[in-house]
Amino acid sequence: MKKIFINGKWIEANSGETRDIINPYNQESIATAAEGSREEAKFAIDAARGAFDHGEWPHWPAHDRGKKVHEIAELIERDHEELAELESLDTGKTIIESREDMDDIAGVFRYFADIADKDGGDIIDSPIPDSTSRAVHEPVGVCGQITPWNYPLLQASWKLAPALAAGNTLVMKPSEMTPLTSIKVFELMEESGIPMGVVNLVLGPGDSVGDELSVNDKVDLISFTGGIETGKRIMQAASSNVKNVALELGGKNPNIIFADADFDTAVDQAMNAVFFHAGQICSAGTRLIVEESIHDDFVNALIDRVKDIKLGSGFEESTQMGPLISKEHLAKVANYVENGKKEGATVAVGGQKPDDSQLQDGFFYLPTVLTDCTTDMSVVQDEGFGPVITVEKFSTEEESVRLANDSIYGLAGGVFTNDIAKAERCAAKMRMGTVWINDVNLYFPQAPWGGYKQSGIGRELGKKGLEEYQETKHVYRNLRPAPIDWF
Ligand SMILES: NC(=O)c1ccc[n+]([C@@H]2O[C@H](COP(=O)([O-])OP(=O)(O)OC[C@H]3O[C@@H](n4cnc5c(N)ncnc54)[C@H](O)[C@@H]3O)[C@@H](O)[C@H]2O)c1
Ligand SMILES: C[N+](C)(C)CC=O
Repeated sequence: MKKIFINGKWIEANSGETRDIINPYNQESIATAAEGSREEAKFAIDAARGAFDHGEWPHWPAHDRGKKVHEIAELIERDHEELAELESLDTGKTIIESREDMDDIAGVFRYFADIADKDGGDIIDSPIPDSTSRAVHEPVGVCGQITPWNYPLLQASWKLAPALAAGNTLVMKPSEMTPLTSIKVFELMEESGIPMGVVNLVLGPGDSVGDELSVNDKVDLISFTGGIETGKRIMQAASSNVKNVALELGGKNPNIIFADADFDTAVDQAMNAVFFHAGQICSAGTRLIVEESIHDDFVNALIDRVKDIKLGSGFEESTQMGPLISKEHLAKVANYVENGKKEGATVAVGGQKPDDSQLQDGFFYLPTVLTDCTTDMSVVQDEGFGPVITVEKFSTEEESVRLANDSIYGLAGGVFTNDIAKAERCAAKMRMGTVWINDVNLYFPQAPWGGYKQSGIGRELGKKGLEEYQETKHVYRNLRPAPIDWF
């Protein structure tokens, strides 16, 4: 039984409730996890509050906190293969992708460990004679952290590492569907000897455990990664005590392909953009915007290659794309495509579940290309979060950017061209947190990540990712105190 971690102890849910964790490749149960509730969430928040208000952790020198975060990275590196296997079992993603995720995760812990003590604040040139003035960083306090199922441990690492480096205490709630790697990393943090109550893990549903983290007055910051509707609910709940709110939400990410782009590279990257992890990526390039003069050739080349994508178990070397996460999500993706068809989109390839008898136990959907798409269609505007790409046409540079920006989202986008001035002009006008030029889906710890518009609030990774977990305090000192005789 996988348990909940509160104040240094592993416990079951008081209600005795449990949840089966399902492998999306074959629907087999891979673990049983304690199903926490508001009760465990409150208990964990109290533990984190106590560790922040009365514990030593927030007062450790930043250098020592950095060393502890490095130790956690070392343990993750030691158990890299076990973590990668757990992630693939839980999510269905290929083991190669999971191994890359684990490299990235260790790198994130190392990055925040390294920068923990690199910014001691600012000396301010005070305008008042005989005074000093400085701005210092302090931890925000108790952090609630809620993560999604698509990159379970990667998204957790973007929250855990900076929160710890900055001296906060925390309660994390992973997705109820994919908690296994988060549980393992909490075991590793325990092994690292992190003080009791600093890190707490509550398993369970969003509308009870997640809501408690968002609404509870003892929490100072809620950091959420997930869907836009949940993000809106969390923002409302967080208003109860005017918490700090950090939201990493969805995306409907355009990829602009100009006729002068390297054709084969652009076709290849258009596929990587959307079919990696079966399109279950916030920044998946699900919206292809292709210059009219190459549109037909581009679509034909794409279809030829998409037909050959190999679906299967993430543990088989030949597999290129795994299943979707759940039966409900499969139905949602199928329904999204059906809506597109009703609106006039043409299924150029895919558009259904695979016939292959080997794949019938898993939640598979064929890689799908929808052509004849226009900006007003729901398939072009909504985040499908599956292996489905829509194709639109443009004829001028100005039109390409206008189409790309015609969205409530603003997470990421790509532009493919060999004219670098044109690429930079487009990048400057694209209203997104990340723009890739001649590439897709790249992220690394040094660069900030987050969304414009309804894709979120705040930034993870980079220096900004640490600042999200810091308060700034101005300390002013009068060097010649004396009565001012005002009253
Ligand atoms: N911007 C990013 O960096 C980023 C990264 C990964 C995923 N995402 C987004 O995540 C979404 C997919 O993840 P998902 O389906 O797990 O999202 P989701 O919003 O359904 O769930 C995310 C988490 O929120 C919890 N939750 C659900 N209801 C809640 C509530 N009322 N209060 C508090 N917590 C609640 C869930 O239990 C889960 O842990 C996509 O929209 C994707 O784009 C964004
Ligand atoms: C942020 N990223 C790209 C790692 C995963 C999004 O779902």
